[in-house]
Amino acid sequence: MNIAKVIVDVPASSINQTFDYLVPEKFQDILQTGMRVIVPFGPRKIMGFVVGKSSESSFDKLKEIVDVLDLIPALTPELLDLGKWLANETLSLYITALQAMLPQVMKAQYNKEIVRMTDSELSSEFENLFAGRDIIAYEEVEGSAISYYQLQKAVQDGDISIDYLVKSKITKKHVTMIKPARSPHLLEEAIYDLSKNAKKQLLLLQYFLEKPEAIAKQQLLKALKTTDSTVKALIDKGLLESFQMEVYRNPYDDDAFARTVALELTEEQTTAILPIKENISNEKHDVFLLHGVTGSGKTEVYLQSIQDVLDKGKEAIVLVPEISLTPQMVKRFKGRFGSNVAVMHSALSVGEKYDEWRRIQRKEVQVVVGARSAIFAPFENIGIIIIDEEHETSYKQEDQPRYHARDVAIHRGETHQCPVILGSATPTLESYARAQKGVYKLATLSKRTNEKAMPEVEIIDMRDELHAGNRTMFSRKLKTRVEQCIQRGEQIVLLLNRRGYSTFVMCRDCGHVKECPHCDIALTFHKNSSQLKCHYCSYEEPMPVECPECTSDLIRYFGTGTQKVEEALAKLIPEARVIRMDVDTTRRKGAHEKLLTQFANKEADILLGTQMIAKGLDFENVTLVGVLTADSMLHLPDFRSSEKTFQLLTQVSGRAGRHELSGEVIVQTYTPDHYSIELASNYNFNDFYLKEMAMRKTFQYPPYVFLALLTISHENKIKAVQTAQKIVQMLLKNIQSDSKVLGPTPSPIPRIKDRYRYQCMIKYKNEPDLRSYINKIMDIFKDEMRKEDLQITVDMQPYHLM
Ligand SMILES: Nc1ncnc2c1ncn2[C@@H]1O[C@H](COP(=O)(O)OP(=O)(O)OP(=O)(O)O)[C@@H](O)[C@H]1O
Ligand SMILES: [Zn+2]
Ligand SMILES: [Zn+2]
Repeated sequence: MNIAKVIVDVPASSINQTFDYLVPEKFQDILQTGMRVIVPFGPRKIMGFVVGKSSESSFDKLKEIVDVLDLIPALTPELLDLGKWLANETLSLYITALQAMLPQVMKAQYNKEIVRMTDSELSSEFENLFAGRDIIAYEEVEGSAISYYQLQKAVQDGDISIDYLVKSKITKKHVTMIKPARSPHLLEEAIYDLSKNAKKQLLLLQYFLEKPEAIAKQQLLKALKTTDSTVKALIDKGLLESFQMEVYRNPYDDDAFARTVALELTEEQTTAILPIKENISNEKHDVFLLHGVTGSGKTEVYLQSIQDVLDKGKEAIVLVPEISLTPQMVKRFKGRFGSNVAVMHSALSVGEKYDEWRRIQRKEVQVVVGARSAIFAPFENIGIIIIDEEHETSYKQEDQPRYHARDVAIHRGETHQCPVILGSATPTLESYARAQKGVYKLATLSKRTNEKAMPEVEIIDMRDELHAGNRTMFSRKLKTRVEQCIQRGEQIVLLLNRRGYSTFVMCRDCGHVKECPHCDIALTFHKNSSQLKCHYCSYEEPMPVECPECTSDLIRYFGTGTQKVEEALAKLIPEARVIRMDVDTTRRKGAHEKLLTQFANKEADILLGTQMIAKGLDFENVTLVGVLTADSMLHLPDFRSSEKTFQLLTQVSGRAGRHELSGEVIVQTYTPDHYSIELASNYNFNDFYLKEMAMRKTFQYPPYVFLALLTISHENKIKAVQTAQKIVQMLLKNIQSDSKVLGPTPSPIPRIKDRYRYQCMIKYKNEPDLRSYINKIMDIFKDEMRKEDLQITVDMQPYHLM
């Protein structure tokens, strides 16, 4: 078995195959399938994954593997298979699918390094540069005293070499540890020999006499209020020694979580959990849809199911949406399972993520709680997979591989023969329809655990406000209620229902709207910096003083972004203390959590924000929820807009009155009769489901059909249109008679980063060969994609139609 089959890291569609490499003698014993290797590829050295081994190859003159990056395989055999399935499902490259399963740091990085080739003394500039090291990053030369010529000469003289290295960006964190180097009686002897002035040294030695275990130096210095030099003196005397220890960066202090125990389940919970427990004990795979109103105790059902899985010695994966992965959420899992839980969250640093991943890989934890990509956790003995808030669109990845975590979960659930639980107060139509057909097993929690009623929802028709002369964005009712709430010392959540919405700039004289010169989208006004920015390509320019079209100075920013609401609120209810939560205020790491903590500590009366405040938050003092513009999402060009509106209104209403105090919800809208608003206000999921299903049937949208979205983009508009037309023609020749191809039409954002974008949509019921037609089409345009920078992207079951 001295031939390795390697998938190389070359993201070109022509290279979706394995290459054979010779395994050199020295690696033959250690090399296993699933390891990352460095291989020569053309003139370069690149990273690849070993996906198989063999004793023969149909090629001769094989090149050798240069290096092996892992000592234990980065990917298990199951994940290698999963990658193949994923690549096929999403029409992406195998290498892309494999890379998607690993933490960021393990993706290859191509670096130039300077390597010292000799032991003899180099010129002082070089000695300074190396400073005792043998290999340094190429970048260190920049800014040093060494010129390019000197560098070149040193290479020619053979003193150094410059290597193009594939380096995996792995950064392990080490701490310096201190421990006694002698036995206790020798330490005691040393104490007698100490000079009287060496009080600190005495303290240190006494410490180690009592506690001979190694301790982190920083901790030691702090505990004994001493300095580095004291420790060093004892090391020099050979009494103590220091060594490096690798530590995991654990962003959570596990001891800080008070342990919780299983609650006695309510009747509904007991009924819901029973078939799940049966699945677990019989090692059977079913998909359960846990439809439970907000506050009905879904999480307790998850926790107790997981406990069963752990008792069987198996592992659990729990997915929660990125924005719900708050300290509150982490606490619930760490509180029950302690340090047995790894957390995979995008707000962690690259190193922290890597450490959490390794804790999973080394089986040091049995539970992972994480956002979308945690579905690839390298567990090998999975006993349950849970997807909380299964309706969340963030479970769909928007770059290659464009997968939905739910599909991956079900696939892994089949492989491991374990239950998959999809939980939500507002399941997607797709999932609910499957549950109705019996494909998924439905479990329902219809009541809050504390038997509190869902808060009363009042709909305010904003047209009436206008007629009554109220031109503000707050109805009179909402204003009064907010004021009363503040007077009672209770808190308020205000939702501005607008995804990606922000302030744009318009001329009041001629109506000119300032757009990005590279994308067909309005620029966003950022008040703090007084800049206009494009959220698609990061173009920016200063806010103009006059209109570029008509030179009027009446150019102003418009719209009700959160900043504007905040300003309006300050005028209307000056006593209100407001925390604003939107993309701008939460961009910095940890900002999101900090704002929530401030709100929980009652440092503000009002939490004002976008979508991100609607999910999973549980503040006992919140008694009023206001939705400022319930219908703004209804007008987006998206067949799911009613569904998303219904989900959002239901979720946000669930934030009020969860505890002792009862809650109230005020929903402001210009379309009070719209069924998604009306039915959400009655918490009537069932009627909403029926009504929306009827709409989907009439207009032929999922779950009645499947979708595939092809987006074609090019710098030249004509080229983009023509290619799109050709593709539509080809598709029409191949599809079944009951399938449809719509388009080509310009994408909802017709130009991004100077590229024109056209799309076509395939609606189909049954197209077993669709993936292979699309692959064939991609193959036809392969050369144009490579040479002329034509881009064709495919999104199977798209969520984001832009
Ligand atoms: N069996 C039980 N007995 C008493 N309290 C319970 C029980 N189960 C859950 N709870 C409590 O009820 C509250 C709501 O439960 P939980 O947050 O799990 O609901 P949820 O359905 O996940 O809500 P949401 O969808 O809003 O996140 C929590 O405070 C939880 O501790
Ligand atoms: Zn103008
Ligand atoms: Zn732009």
